[in-house]
Amino acid sequence: MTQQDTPAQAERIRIFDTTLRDGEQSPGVALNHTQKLEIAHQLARLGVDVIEAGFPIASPGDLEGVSRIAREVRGPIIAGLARAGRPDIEAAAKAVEAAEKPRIHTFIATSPIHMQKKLNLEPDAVVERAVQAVQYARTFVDDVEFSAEDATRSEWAFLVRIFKAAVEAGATTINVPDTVGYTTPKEMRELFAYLKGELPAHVILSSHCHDDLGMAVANSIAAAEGGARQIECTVNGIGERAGNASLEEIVMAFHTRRDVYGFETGIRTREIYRASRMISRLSGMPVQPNKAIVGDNAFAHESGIHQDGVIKARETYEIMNAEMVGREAAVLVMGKHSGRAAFRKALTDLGYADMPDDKVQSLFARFKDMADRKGQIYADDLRALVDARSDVPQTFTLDGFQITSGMNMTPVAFVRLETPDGPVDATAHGDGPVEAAFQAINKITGLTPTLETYRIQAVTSGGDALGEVSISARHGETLLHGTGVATDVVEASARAWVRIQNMIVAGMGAERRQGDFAPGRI
Ligand SMILES: CC(=O)SCCNC(=O)CCNC(=O)[C@H](O)C(C)(C)COP(=O)(O)OP(=O)(O)OC[C@H]1O[C@@H](n2cnc3c(N)ncnc32)[C@H](O)[C@@H]1OP(=O)(O)O
Ligand SMILES: CC(C)C(=O)C(=O)O
Ligand SMILES: [Mg+2]
Repeated sequence: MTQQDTPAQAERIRIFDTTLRDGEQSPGVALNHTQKLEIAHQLARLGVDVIEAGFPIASPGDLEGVSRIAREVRGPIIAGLARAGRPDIEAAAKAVEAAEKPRIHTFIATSPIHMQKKLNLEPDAVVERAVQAVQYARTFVDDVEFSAEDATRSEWAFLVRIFKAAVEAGATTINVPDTVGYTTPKEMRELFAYLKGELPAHVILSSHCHDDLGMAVANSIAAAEGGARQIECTVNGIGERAGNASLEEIVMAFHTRRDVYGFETGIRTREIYRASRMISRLSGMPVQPNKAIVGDNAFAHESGIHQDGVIKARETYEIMNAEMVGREAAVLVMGKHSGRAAFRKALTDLGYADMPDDKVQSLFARFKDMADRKGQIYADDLRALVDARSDVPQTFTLDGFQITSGMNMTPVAFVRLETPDGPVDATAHGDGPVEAAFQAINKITGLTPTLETYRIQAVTSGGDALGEVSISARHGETLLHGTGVATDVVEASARAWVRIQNMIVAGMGAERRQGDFAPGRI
């Protein structure tokens, strides 16, 4: 299908977010009420249709967490999970009772292995339990969802039997979980098409996929192609074991390839990144850098050929705008794979727009050497590269220093600089030995630049390793960068600081500009 064939009327897919229930089942994750509420408000801003807020029978805390969300969050349906049994359903009903739009989601397993080994129930008894659970849930709310746990390892004919019974008992949404992440897209598409043909048209079919084989998103999309109109998923794909289908990937696949799928969701895509960051922070689960849509590298380019393309026209290597998912524009990351176009752009963004071509060429060769050694090159590294080329007049040179520091005492630095007027000494104290040395140097030069960034890294290995200190400092509107190398970190720092002072005296440095490079990366 081409862009011209894009269906004018897209079909609506409901997004059922289970970050607070299945997502919280991620090993090691436990969210308190306040955190759950904060996430639920963000999910409402994101525009999800349903928030599964928890499993109220699990603990009094979970019941209270779901209740608070039901009381305070408006917009989405608020669902509580319940096994097929009265106490669970009563707890769920109590938890969601204050919701504007309450839902009880009840489930029971239908695969032979789960029925025999886990529930120790005959299929007939499972159907009976499902029917009783749905009927009982309907005495509390009008909106009842029924799930057949481990549906994708269940017999299809049995699924039809139990789903029909659940619908007759009052279920309005029928969920088909791939509980153990076992199914495939083809199987899922066919299963949903089959169920759609067997169940009454008013029933909303739903998918719930896990990522054990890395196919949760593909399986969810295939379910929609087969007839699902609700997709259960989590932000960042967090969840039991390998996680659930990732909300942001499904939503952006439908959004970006509407020409192929013809589906739309109610998600406000610009809220995606904020939701992702919040959930990562509160759950303590970091997002892998190469994660689609929300990973650090999802909109970053390091290869020269790609960077050159992106500088000329972003669409050469980007199928979505970073802004569309609430992120800052794509970033160029400088490293050994970068080319001249990106290097020139990075220099321009750092304030060296007027550098002549021959200088850029010679710097580029040194940049490649540096990248081979260090991997990623940061803004400070590039500034150091530029500054190292400039012959900074040595107005001041470090002649010697002595530091007194220890536990429970204020560090004091004695520093001697060689100046145009001969050697000058000063003593100063500071919060740490490095700061004390900086203060002493400032006293001698009479200059007071403001420290912006300070990085230290070992440039050789072993007990006598050299430490390289990189410092960025601001003097008025000018940004300056200095490096110093020594086996002693205080000495390396003092050398870098003296270099910055010499640059100020010589009127060097660059004005900071706004560019395409990510802070901290470049
Ligand atoms: C696929 C899913 O994500 S399902 C949701 C999974 N989430 C959770 O389990 C998180 C919250 N769970 C909990 O806090 C606890 O497991 C509770 C409170 C639900 C139950 O705790 P306990 O009463 O101690 O039971 P326990 O967890 O040891 O065992 C589960 C029991 O529920 C039964 N059961 C499991 N699923 C269902 C169901 N859908 N309907 C009815 N009974 C069920 C099991 O057969 C087992 O019963 P048994 O004790 O008679 O053998
Ligand atoms: C409770 C159900 C929907 C579930 O999480 C699963 O089967 O994975
Ligand atoms: Mg699940």
